[in-house]
Amino acid sequence: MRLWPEHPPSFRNSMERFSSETTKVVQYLLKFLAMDMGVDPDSLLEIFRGEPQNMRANYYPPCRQAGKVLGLSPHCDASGLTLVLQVNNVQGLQIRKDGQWLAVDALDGALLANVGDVLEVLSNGRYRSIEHRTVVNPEKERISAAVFHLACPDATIGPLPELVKDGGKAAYKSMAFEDFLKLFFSTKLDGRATVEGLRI
Ligand SMILES: O=C(O)CCC(=O)C(=O)O
Ligand SMILES: [Fe+2]
Repeated sequence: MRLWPEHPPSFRNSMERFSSETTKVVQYLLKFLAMDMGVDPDSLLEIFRGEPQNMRANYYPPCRQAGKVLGLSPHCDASGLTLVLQVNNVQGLQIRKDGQWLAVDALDGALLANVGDVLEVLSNGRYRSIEHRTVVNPEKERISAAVFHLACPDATIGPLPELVKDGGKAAYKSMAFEDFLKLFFSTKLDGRATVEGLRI
């Protein structure tokens, strides 16, 4: 938290509170996802326990040539789960489904949960990392806050052992999370490139 500005004075506290509350939401979601996959929730939660949580506040100024630019290039998040708050209810996030870009509504006060590359690999492809981008608005500014739940620095990212026992086949390579991050950042923002590169 020391990295966040001290002004306005309530800012750090609000961010700290937002961060700790969203951590709880992510832990619940991970637990439910583990139950859905039929794996021990602790084995999934363990991969994220004590991880450094990253947060990004995005400011998209209005742009009169909105049709000619993007706010954020198409990408997948490196996280397990990302929670996004569309702070001022201006639409701008789009997800790619069956090759089409679909707008995601900005619902007042709603958190959006996006599956990231780490969860796709851990779930052996049951949950797919969502490719997304943002567009800008010709008249209105847009603000969003994203919290990324990455894995612990010393975790190994690969299909969960419980999903590939009894003859199940791993559909993704396993690698140290640190190496995964290096790979992720070396491919820049390029759609599903990182996670596709991990497929066996
Ligand atoms: O601004 C948004 O709605 C999404 C932001 C995002 O995808 C990101 O920060 O990775
Ligand atoms: Fe993103």
